[in-house]
Amino acid sequence: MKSAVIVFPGSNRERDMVTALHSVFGSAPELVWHGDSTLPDVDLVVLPGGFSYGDYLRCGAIAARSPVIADVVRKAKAGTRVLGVCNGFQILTEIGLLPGALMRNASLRFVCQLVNLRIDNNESAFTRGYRLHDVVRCPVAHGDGNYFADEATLDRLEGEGRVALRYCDERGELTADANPNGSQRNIAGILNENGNVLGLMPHPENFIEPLHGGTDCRRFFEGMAETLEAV
Ligand SMILES: NC(=O)CC[C@H](N)C(=O)O
Repeated sequence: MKSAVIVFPGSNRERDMVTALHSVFGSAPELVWHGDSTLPDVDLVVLPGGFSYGDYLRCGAIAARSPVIADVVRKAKAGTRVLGVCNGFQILTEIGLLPGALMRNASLRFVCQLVNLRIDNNESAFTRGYRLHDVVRCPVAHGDGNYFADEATLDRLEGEGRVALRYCDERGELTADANPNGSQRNIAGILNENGNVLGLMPHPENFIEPLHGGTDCRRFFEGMAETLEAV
């Protein structure tokens, strides 16, 4: 199973993602510089977290114009799995592969904490390691994670089962207190129409080893490995 992690100027979670993928998949992903015009032939492309281009203009706006993006779009449209974590999610919305936008956190503060996530779709390659409505602890670390889309888009995302993850309390309730950034409808991660592209603000790659404080997120990667090995 082959994977690639794209590195932009200002990415800072690519090593964590490489370590997570290597540890679960058993093979190291290829690191691809954003200036390359083509991606290698892989089953999974990851846009990692960080501060691409220093978050200037808008988070992810400049990275979305990188040379490698044309091939990311081509592969996503052809069905390759694409995962965007945090800044990667912001980049996916800027490209237009996912609808909506990530605005400044409602608190206007950077949040760095553990949150609870409820698995609201466990049929995608990314989430099939869980049962529906499992509650999973996961870290977040962002200044612009406040998911926004118009009401019609939100209704459509929900109607099509494309809200994969929501912020919740320990019991799975979608409370305002459990929402770290003000995201509409407690949305933490969404899928594209075909279910092969996932963007999420939390960082599952940082909660897979006991030394991370918990291993709740390992199942994300195990589920992906099962799906991709079956391809
Ligand atoms: N950890 C990250 O990827 C941060 C994303 C983005 N730079 C923000 O602060 O919102």
